[in-house]
Amino acid sequence: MPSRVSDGFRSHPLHFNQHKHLDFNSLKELPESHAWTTSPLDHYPCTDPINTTAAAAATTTTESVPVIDLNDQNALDQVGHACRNWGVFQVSNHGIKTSLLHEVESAGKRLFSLPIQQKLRAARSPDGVSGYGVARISSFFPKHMWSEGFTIFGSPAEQARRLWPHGYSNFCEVIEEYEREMKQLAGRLMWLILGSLGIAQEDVKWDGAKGDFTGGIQLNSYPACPDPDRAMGLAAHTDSTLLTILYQNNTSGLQVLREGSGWATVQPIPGALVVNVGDLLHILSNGLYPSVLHRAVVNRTQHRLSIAYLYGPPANVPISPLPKLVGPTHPPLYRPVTWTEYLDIKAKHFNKALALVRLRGHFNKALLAGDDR
Ligand SMILES: C=C1C[C@]23C[C@H]1CC[C@H]2[C@@]12CCC[C@@](C)(C(=O)O1)[C@H]2[C@@H]3C(=O)O
Ligand SMILES: O=C(O)CCC(=O)C(=O)O
Ligand SMILES: [Fe+2]
Repeated sequence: MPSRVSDGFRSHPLHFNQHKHLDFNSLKELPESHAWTTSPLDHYPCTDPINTTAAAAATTTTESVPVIDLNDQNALDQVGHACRNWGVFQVSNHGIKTSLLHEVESAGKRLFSLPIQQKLRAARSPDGVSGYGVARISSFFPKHMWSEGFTIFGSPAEQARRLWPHGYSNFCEVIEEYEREMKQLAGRLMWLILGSLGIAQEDVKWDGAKGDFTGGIQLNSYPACPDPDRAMGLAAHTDSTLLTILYQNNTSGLQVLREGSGWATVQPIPGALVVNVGDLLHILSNGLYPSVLHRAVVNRTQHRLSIAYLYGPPANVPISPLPKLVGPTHPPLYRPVTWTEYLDIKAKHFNKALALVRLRGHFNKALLAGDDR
């Protein structure tokens, strides 16, 4: 399905200083290009009426994201509670072998420890989705993030061959197994989350679905940073997915915004996975389950690696609030939008994308007028 997801980017290629790829490990000081001065949030494009006000004012909180044992008989209720109040939770007993998690982690480490020139051979093209590069959202910020990424949609073979012309098969095998396992788990989690809203599989018709649900992998690497308080690993964003499953190695860095409280650090738990609601599930749930704003901060001593599985619907299926959640007192809040179309809107308007598919026309025009890129 790579062609489908990348369709969303073709009309809005990412032209970003590729020469700004740094050899992070050789730096003893934070370059000005990567210094987010006083607070990383000063550089947040402040035009989204929903997320930004809260984010800019946010401090930190010690509250912790719910941890749910998928074998617990109350898992369904706990998932509903976590999605409504947080938009994110951690899961244990999810059925993914620890050995596979470790294999993907070491495959990621192997990739990011290659010399920069070799990684750039697999650089993501401006209008493509797969490959090595900075986070797509980088172009919305005046400063660079302290991270590198590698995105894989579909077969990893083409990119892997560029990285390791003679030894790419092990990387491909591990990634492909991870894709298969994650796709299954993501489907299970999606029905669990929808189940917590009283939605059964027969309540959902994916009109005109040609393909299958799909997912991609985003490997994120955050090298140790000489000046972590002035740097930003990955700027605050919501995911343009149905849901995202994140594996983080034993180094903390992921923070989620809890409305009314502030940034909460998601403490790594060995073997657990972080599940967050994405923008498309937010739309399906008619806004009942918020797509959580999150970011990654960096630290002085440890290299951090995270692996996100980005799960989405078949590319051509219009996603709109589920009929069962809409009624006279609950009008639909969003217009139908396909994944491809939504990725395109996100690529152009970043944090205003969700507001732009919201049903209230005049409000959207005002938002567009204040576009900040
Ligand atoms: C299917 C997706 C979801 C994308 C775009 C496309 C491929 C890469 C994903 C990410 C991964 C890193 C954070 C993010 C914000 C980014 O910059 O690239 C994500 C973005 C989104 O969730 O919007
Ligand atoms: O590295 C992390 O913890 C967050 C990664 C993330 O948000 C993403 O890949 O979308
Ligand atoms: Fe994310």
